[in-house]
This record gives sequence, structure tokens and C-alpha cells, in this order.
Amino acid sequence: MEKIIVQGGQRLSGSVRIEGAKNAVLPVITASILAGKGTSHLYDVPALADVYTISEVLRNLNAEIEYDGKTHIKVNAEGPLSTEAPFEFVSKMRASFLVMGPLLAREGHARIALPGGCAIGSRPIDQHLKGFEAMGAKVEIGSGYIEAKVDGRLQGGKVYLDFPSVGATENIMMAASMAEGTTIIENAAEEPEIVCLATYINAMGGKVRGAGTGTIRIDGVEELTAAEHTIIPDRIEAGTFMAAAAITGGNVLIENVLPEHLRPVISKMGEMGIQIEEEGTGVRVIGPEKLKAVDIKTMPHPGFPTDMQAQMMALMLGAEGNSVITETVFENRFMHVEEFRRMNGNIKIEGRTAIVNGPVSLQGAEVASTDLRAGAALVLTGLVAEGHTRVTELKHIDRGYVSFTEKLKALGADIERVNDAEPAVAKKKSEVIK
Ligand SMILES: CC(=O)N[C@H]1[C@@H](OP(=O)(O)OP(=O)(O)OC[C@H]2O[C@@H](n3ccc(=O)[nH]c3=O)[C@H](O)[C@@H]2O)O[C@H](CO)[C@@H](O)[C@@H]1O
Ligand SMILES: C=C(OP(=O)(O)O)C(=O)O
Repeated sequence: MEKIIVQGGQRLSGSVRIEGAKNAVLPVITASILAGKGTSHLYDVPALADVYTISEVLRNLNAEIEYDGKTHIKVNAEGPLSTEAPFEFVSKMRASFLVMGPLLAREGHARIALPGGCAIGSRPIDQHLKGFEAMGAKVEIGSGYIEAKVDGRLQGGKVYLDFPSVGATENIMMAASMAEGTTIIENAAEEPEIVCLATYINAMGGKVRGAGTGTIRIDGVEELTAAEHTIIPDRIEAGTFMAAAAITGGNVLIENVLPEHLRPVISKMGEMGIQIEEEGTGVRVIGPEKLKAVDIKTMPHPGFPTDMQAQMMALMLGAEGNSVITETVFENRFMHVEEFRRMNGNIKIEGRTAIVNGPVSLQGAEVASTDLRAGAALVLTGLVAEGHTRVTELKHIDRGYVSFTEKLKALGADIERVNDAEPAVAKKKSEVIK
């Protein structure tokens, strides 16, 4: 079994470079199949498991996709596309459902396996479907699949989202970019990743206005042409390394950061006594001797991001006093609490609220990642726990962090990633002895 083993006690120092954002690159890659002509070049693409999964989804739809395994992806989707995304892909990564909007726009048809829930909540897709229906698509659900069709082109429509869903805003924006007429999305998500996607669609010849605000207007065009686009830096990876620096009382320069995307995180970390200064294209984070308790409530952007909730909880475990976290975005995003308790964390859950009583003396333990941010947060806690912490279920961490162990090690952490499966040779010997 693969594990990250971390020994607590090292203060982190030096600098670390942040990759392109996972949550920006996935919709951008799916949007690349909107282009009926040419080859798109995408830059600052992070080498994440999710990027490989979405690339497989696109290949399965007959798009040509070439990745150099570092930062550059080329996508050509000139040929006719297949319109089915099977369970195998959607079950691995929910963002595969983002091919539905582009397929409807390009081919007038899509059949995608139902994404289902995951460890952080039930995650329905009703708001995506409401948007497609408002543009004239007929949607049917059966045998574990969602099928959407339209005769001819989608028609522009008006969609009010019940919640500013990131995925629904992206899927509807992509579908609307090639619809006949104008689509308005109200109560749209305002995340920086939405702006990144709109910039790419516009580079392909689309007409998206208002991305980054609660009302987005999309004037549909007849065709889109491949373009070049650079992915924004990952604000959640940046926030995770900021937390790593702070929790160890370290001094780290986090490079390739857009501080305006991190305002809620910078502000709450500041309240905890963490010193954060902009420096060149990054931020310098200096951890205090003692962290102060703080309250946070996760909200859609520009509120505090749910994807930083578990990492903040790691900081709160060592902070002086009671901290309160209210999780309003996902109904079940406290799975990491049980794992923190194994490390001596003192946390009480009341519905959607977690009360963290600090400071406690954290102890290393065997813990499992329950989702990607939980996994990262457990590693952060291991950086300050007494003794060894062993973190398993690394497939989650690999979905969202490139070279997580190596980057922390370069900052001075005492950390290794190991595979303690019995080596093949030894296995053979024991079989012979039997
Ligand atoms: C690949 C990607 O970008 N993932 C991010 C994206 O996920 P994702 O796009 O799935 O998140 P959403 O914003 O859609 O979901 C937010 C909330 O809305 C609910 N909902 C959503 C759609 C819908 O049709 N009906 C509905 O009820 C969800 O169950 C959830 O409770 O935004 C989340 C919220 O910032 C982040 O945590 C994820 O990291
Ligand atoms: C929840 C997350 O991602 P996804 O929506 O891809 O599961 C995340 O990035 O923290």
C-alpha cells in the first residue's frame, strides 16, 4: 500500500512554485472540444491524475489530445465526436460531466453516466440540467445515464441558478457559447476558474460577458476555433502550502500566486496571527509562535472556499482557543474529523458546524485521506505531530497535488512516500517455501 510518512517537528523554509489550477484546467480541457477547427494549445497544465482522466474522456469522444506530461496540452477536435461518456470515467472524476455542455453545443446530443455522490456530499446535477432545458434540450434519465438531445442548435435562454454552482455555470456557459441567440445565467458562480474558462471561450471566438459576476451574458456564435490559453495558478494548492508554512512556524515564499484570488484565505490566516506579504509574483508566509483561534464559514466565491476548509481545520487544532467552522457548500464535508481525532484532535460536530478546541498536543497516527483536501490536511497535521504520521489513500491527493511530497521535502519537511507492498521477488520466495 502506498503511504506518505511524515515525522513532525521541522519548520519549513525556502520557496515553492504553484501549478496551474486543477479546477480551471478541467473545464478548459472540456471546452476545447467546442472548437470545430484547429488545435488548441493549453499552457500551465498541472500533471495531475485528473488531467489524465479528462484526457482519456476526450480521447474516448474521438478528440486528439497530446500532453507532454509537464505543462502543455494540445487538443484537436475537428472530426465528428462520439457523444457518450461511460461510467468508468465519470465515476473516477465528477468533472467528466462537464463534457455534456460542449457535446450538446457541437453535436446536439450527449449521453453521460450519472455522476452520483462522493465522500463530500450527494452532489446533484439538477442545475446543469435546468440550464440545458432552458436552452431547448430534452433531458431523460434512465439506466444510470443522462441523455440530452436537441433538434438543430440550442436556443439562447434565461437561467436562474438556485445556488451559484461552479459546475452548472461552466456547463451552461459552454453550451450557450454556440447556441442560437443570447443566454443569461443569473445567480452564476463568480469563482476565478469561471473567468479563466470565459477567457478561453472568448479566445476561441465566443462572446461571454460578465464572468466573475453573478450575471453572465453569452451571445451564441455559429462556430468556435481552437486557441491558445494559459491556466490560472491554483489558489487551493497555494492556500495549502500557505497553511503548511504557517502550521510549522516556518517562512516560505509561495511563488506563482494571484493574491486577489486568495483574499478570504489571506484574511482569515491574518486573523490567526500568520504574517502574509506579497513579494514579486508570490506571497511570503511567516508562521507565528502561537496561532490564534478563528471562525470560518465556507461560501461560494468571494466567500471562504470549501476546498480550504480541511487545511484550516489542521491549523485550528494547534490554535489557542475554540474555532468554529460552518460548512455551507457541501452537506458532508467533515469526514476528515474522525482522522484528526486519531491524531488527538479535539473536535465536536453539530450538524454543519465543527467546533475545534485548541491547542492540543498532536500525535502521529495511521490515517486515511477521505478526499483530496482531507489528505493534504492530514499531511499538514503530520508536519507538527509528535512521532510518525502515516497517510494512506493517496489516490485522492494525486487528483489535486503535483509532487506534494517532493515539494514539502524541498521545503525541509521530514517526509517520504513509500510503497510497502511486499516486493515481487520476496513474494515469489515465500510462495516457493509454501
Ligand atoms: C472540478 C471543480 O471545479 N470542483 C469544484 C467545484 O465543484 P462543483 O462544480 O461540483 O461544485 P458546485 O459549485 O456545483 O456545488 C456546490 C453545491 O451545489 C450543489 N449543487 C450543484 C449542482 C447542482 O446541479 N445542484 C446542486 O445542488 C452541490 O451538491 C453542492 O452542495 O466547486 C466546488 C465548490 O466551490 C469545489 O469544492 C470543487 O473543488
Ligand atoms: C472537491 C474538489 O474537487 P472535485 O470537485 O473535483 O471533487 C476539490 O478540489 O477539493
